[in-house]
Amino acid sequence: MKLTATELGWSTRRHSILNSVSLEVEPGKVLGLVGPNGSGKSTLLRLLSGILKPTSGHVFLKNRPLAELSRREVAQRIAFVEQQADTSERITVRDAVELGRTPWLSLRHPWGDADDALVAQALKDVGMDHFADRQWATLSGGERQRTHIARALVQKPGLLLLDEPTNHLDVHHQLSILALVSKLTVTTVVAIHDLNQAMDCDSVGVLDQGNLVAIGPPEEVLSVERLRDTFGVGVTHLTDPHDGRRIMRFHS
Ligand SMILES: Nc1ncnc2c1ncn2[C@@H]1O[C@H](COP(=O)(O)OP(=O)(O)OP(=O)(O)O)[C@@H](O)[C@H]1O
Repeated sequence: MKLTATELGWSTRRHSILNSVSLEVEPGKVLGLVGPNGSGKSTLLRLLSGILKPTSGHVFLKNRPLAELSRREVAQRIAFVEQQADTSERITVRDAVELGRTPWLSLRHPWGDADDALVAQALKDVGMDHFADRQWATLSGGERQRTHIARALVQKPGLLLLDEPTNHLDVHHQLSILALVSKLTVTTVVAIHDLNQAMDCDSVGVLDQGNLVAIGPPEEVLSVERLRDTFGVGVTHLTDPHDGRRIMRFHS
């Protein structure tokens, strides 16, 4: 599902938080959003999700204005895993993931075997199948994060929005979640702090004080100059002898 944002802005009464952001993500591609703390990544994701209404500009899904879609249509098309996402306490992991199917259920389309199969597959994909009957309240931060991602997967969205999906995860689960996301055929926008992880996205957008200062192929966008100007760090590019890929090492 193609995603387009045109001159998107959001302000509080006193401050402009996001200024005239325009971008396009082709169907099935992954856009990584990077930028210093407070640069506007979460705000942009919230605008793209429809949770936050823009003070200027528009979001289009498949060329249809997001503002014109019904709540149900938005819920069927967009899955959003927020940074501090929480779920009410007295439910199991499986219950939490099943909630992702809600936008697709109706009297004419009640819960069925296909829904069970989707839930089982998503639990397996995020490595939570052996925890399916555990109470939500007993989960660690990383386990909650993986459960939220499973819920987003069963939603079968056209657009997947992820706000720092790997921040609670150990290195094994970071790699498996990122590999899973890159295998999906869903259009994805992911806010990410690890710039080496951002190199694996199809394109990268850099936010700096609410402005989208660069967008394009990761190796072009994450240049020595950009890292200096936006993040205030120096970088040495190294080649991993294991697979020949470029990695960045940062210095102040
Ligand atoms: N409701 C609000 N009222 C006032 N200021 C806000 C509001 N929401 C966000 N901000 C401010 O807008 C700026 C951008 O916040 P945002 O959470 O989008 O940044 P971010 O790039 O996701 O940051 P981080 O990397 O720390 O998660 C911050 O300075 C934040 O304090």
